[in-house]
Amino acid sequence: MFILVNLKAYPCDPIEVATAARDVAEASGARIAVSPQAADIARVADTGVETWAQHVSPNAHGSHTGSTLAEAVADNGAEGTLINHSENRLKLADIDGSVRAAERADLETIVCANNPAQVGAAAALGPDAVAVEPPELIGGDVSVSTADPGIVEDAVAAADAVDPDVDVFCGAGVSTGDDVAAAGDLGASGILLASGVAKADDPRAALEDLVTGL
Ligand SMILES: O=C[C@H](O)COP(=O)(O)O
Repeated sequence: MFILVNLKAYPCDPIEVATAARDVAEASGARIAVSPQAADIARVADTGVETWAQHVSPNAHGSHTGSTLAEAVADNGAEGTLINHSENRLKLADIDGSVRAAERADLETIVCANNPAQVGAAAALGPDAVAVEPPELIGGDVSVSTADPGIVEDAVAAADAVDPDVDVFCGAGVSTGDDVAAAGDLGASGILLASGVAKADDPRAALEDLVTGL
């Protein structure tokens, strides 16, 4: 299981979380990555933690003011990127373009989706993984693996029907090792989470609890 911690735009210290994630990953052998604000990618990557972007634009170099260039995040230490997060939805053509841009920059990709139907469509674009996140559960206290286990199982089946090589992650409300274990039992290959770590009083303790479910 891969645990990807999305810091969104929360007012946490990205270096505190990154350092804790690096240490917990090293101690446990778990794969843990941190996805900070684009402006923080270089200094988060400098901690040694696996670092992901929260988004990349579909365009390449050129006259694209305000874009988040895949090549730029890769040059600053990102190893992968989220695409089409529920809080940053894209048009279908732009999801495809962002996946292609990430591939050009050798970034791993996770395309987010609301439901199993979208998971199937996202898998058809050939990312490394898709992540199913029911929007109504994002930021809540109840894990998707408890509140809606069927959506995870259906997402795994939907992706497998399109492309068995595409991994399926789940996210929304995940905050404990038990949540992680339940997601794994439902067939998920990874977890996408945010508030359980970024808003925790003790992010290191939260991460240490999460890896008990691996
Ligand atoms: O990117 C992370 C997901 O939106 C889940 O967020 P959450 O863990 O705060 O529910």
